[in-house]
Amino acid sequence: MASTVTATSSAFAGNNSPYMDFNDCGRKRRRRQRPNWQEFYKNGFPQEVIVIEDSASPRASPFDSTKHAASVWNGYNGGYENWTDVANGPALANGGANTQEAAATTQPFMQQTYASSLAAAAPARNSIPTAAGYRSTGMPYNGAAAATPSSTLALSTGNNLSATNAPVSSSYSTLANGMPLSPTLAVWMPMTQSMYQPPMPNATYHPEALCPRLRPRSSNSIGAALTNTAAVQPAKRKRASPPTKVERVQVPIVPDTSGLGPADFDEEDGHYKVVANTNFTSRYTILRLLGQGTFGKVVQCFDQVTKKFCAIKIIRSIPKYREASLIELRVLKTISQNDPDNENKCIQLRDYFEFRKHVCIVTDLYSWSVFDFLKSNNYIPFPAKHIQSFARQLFKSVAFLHELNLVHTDLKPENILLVSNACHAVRSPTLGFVQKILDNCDICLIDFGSATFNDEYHSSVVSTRHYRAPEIILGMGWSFPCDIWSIGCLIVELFTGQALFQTHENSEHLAMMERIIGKFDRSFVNRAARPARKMFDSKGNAMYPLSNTPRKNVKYVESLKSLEQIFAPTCMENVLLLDLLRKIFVYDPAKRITAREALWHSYFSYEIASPL
Ligand SMILES: Nc1ncnc2c1ncn2[C@@H]1O[C@H](COP(=O)(O)OP(=O)(O)OP(=O)(O)O)[C@@H](O)[C@H]1O
Repeated sequence: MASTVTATSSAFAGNNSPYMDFNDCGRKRRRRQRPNWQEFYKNGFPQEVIVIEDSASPRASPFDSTKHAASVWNGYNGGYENWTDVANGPALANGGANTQEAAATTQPFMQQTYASSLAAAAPARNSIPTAAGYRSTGMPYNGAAAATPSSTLALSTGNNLSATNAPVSSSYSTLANGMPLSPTLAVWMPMTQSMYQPPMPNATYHPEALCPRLRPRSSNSIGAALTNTAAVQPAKRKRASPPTKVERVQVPIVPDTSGLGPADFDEEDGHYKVVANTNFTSRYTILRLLGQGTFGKVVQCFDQVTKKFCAIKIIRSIPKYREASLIELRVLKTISQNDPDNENKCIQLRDYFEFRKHVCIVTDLYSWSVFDFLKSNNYIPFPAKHIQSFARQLFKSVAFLHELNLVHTDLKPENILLVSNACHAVRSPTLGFVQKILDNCDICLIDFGSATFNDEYHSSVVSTRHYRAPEIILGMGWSFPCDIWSIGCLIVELFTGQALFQTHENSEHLAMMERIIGKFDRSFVNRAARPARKMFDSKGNAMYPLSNTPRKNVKYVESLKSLEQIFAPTCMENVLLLDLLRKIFVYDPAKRITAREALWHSYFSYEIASPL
């Protein structure tokens, strides 16, 4: 296959966003030297995002990428209607085989007994990382314990056994109170000897007492909700029209009558020189710079026609960014055509034109990004209720995108904008310090500059490093599931305040995954591209450290906590979120949960009480 040099905005921005430079707010997550951006604009992309070989055709992808799009599309229609005009065609007719498949994946967890959740809510004896410790403080635990004679309590769907830390034993079939434990449950929970209590027949459990912040939506008990699959099934929706894809966008040129030349309004690197309070065409007035990315600058403007504020992304006047922006426009047009009322919270296209050789994309104006807010809050994690809200909205947006056959590829906190950054300060009752709490958790997904139609050309490397899925690192081809992995990384970041995989190097990244998620499956490693296989030893372990790995990096990797340690089962919301994350952080993309399946997960069927 022909060699090309391609770059993705996402991968570039992942190393260090120029926007952050612009705001003079370097990110904590970056442990390495900051790139020299002047150098970058002159010489091109950092090595990390240079793609040396084209990816295999997406159709040759080793997994059934249609599962994510097609099953969710069917779910979009309620999952009950005949629908043939989708990627999977006949498979979805007559009720939707994929929906059944999705339900089958979700079912085991839904069917778990409340007892197992109760047992899983026993406290972990592992040390808890600072941020997680912060979160778990104040979560009362009333001593429910599992009747397991061993040091491990096994709750697993078998979905991700390769990533777990201990073997399953069929002997763990009862829990406290003699309640049965399904052998096909969802999570692995560390369980120490001292947590063991003999079964107490006929005892009564009050689940709400376990975690007062978790209140069931209805008067049903949590246990009933857990076993009641209907509680989490999506409501039947009216039939939607099939998704339409915009094939071509013609960008109208707005003439420039000012008599100025490019030297007057362009910077050397092709970025537009932003000057506040100047006219930008006869319709818009530039008010201020909102952000700067690889593709261009985003400015806040006033629209003289609608008399509203808006955001305009002014693409750099360099051919490759111009080309890329045409794809972004196609994606944005496809989104607005299929969701004119913006129910799915993806940025809405309002206008587009070319002015002074810059493609300009006009969208609604939003507030800070989730990352900006996190940073302004000294990286204090978001409250559990807000994490749940962000996660739910994100999965909804991404399910919608996948139904449109689109992969976002660059999901990260910087690309999730808040509708409002209004907040109030609260003193944490347990830790004593003051933190900002958002008043409104509504968000909107932005930056479709790297979004890719699943049936079109795929760059080999996509996603910002920290949010990059293993199949991308291993050169196995990628599709919808890579977005799900990114959401997993994002959720953990909201929970701890720190990026999960703080690295800029492939083998280190894989070693981190092994520590946090679990060992790679040998058969999975065997499917990796040949050069990537060299990053593993004969036993299938990531080869790390390398001879030139700095000692401090090795120490950092060794200090990483497992998912189970991060999400200590001190309350029900942690138990449920951990279970969801275990289904997200599945190495094999074909077995990873889909966005629509995630929305059916029990984690989203509870109302978590107000923060703090
Ligand atoms: N509609 C909007 N309202 C408010 N701010 C916005 C809006 N769109 C973008 N921004 C700000 O501008 C920044 C850059 O936007 P965007 O991510 O679309 O540009 P990009 O060049 O594609 O960036 P990247 O290099 O990350 O791909 C965002 O991080 C955000 O802070």
